[in-house]
Amino acid sequence: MTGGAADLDADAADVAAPPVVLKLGGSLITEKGRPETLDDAALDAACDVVAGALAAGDLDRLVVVHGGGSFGHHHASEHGVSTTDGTRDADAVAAVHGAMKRLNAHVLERLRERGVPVVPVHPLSLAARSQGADGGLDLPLGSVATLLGEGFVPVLHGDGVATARDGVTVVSGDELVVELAAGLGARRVGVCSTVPGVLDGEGDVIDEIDAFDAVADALGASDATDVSGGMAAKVRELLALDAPAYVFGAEGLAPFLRGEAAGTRID
Ligand SMILES: Nc1ncnc2c1ncn2[C@@H]1O[C@H](COP(=O)(O)OP(=O)(O)OP(=O)(O)O)[C@@H](O)[C@H]1O
Ligand SMILES: C=C(C)CCOP(=O)(O)O
Repeated sequence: MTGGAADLDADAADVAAPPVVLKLGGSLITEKGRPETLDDAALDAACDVVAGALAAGDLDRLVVVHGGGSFGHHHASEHGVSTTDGTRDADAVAAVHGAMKRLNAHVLERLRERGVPVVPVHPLSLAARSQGADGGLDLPLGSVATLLGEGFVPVLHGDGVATARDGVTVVSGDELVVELAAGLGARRVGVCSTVPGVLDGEGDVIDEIDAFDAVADALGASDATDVSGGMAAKVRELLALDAPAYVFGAEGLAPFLRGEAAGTRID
């Protein structure tokens, strides 16, 4: 018996080999411009690659996170909720969380039918911003670490999150990726989106980013409805990590899961 939640986090993370953390971007798996519409072909293709990599033994522990795409962002935007603007309207929370659970159910179903032992982990039920919207994210990791240790693939998603003094704000999949990677001591982190990597001013993929200022001018928000900051927020979050992170498009997913470089390396 250990002494509390912090001990459980540490113990569970210690017994597990370092996992790979993969985000499937909402831009990739949904049609971001059309409310609650999947990109069936892209989601199937990504699930094929994930299932193939696990079956081939390319990686043994994997945590999947997916973004909001046309499910979460659409509802969050309609209700004026973002990573910094909260709501105390339970209907708004239900709309955002409900949409994300519907998207999560699609992702789970498609991975499970390919033999991937996925289990959902819903951040709204687990996480908090106890210091307010401009504070950090508290994400207890005992459940994810224990699921990993038992051979499951936990699947988290961008969601609403309880926020001191602000009601409920949005937690992005990118923030979750960072917390998971740091807390679980991830081996590598992959963010799979619709772009082949982080692009420079000429539209070419930047091979490596090690400082935000060097690329700030090229980094924009998302080109679709997005309440969590698009590419600029993604790069900022990933730079804070110890583990190497890669941003890539669908074509980079298989190489990334094989342990190779893909897209832009953020270190
Ligand atoms: N310099 C840049 N390089 C690459 N993409 C950029 C850049 N600046 C802005 N973007 C935009 O960032 C988008 C990717 O971020 P976005 O948050 O939309 O992706 P996602 O993580 O797949 O989606 P979601 O947030 O729904 O999970 C690209 O589609 C592009 O429009
Ligand atoms: C809008 C919601 C609820 C999720 C945002 O997650 P993201 O798409 O990873 O930024």
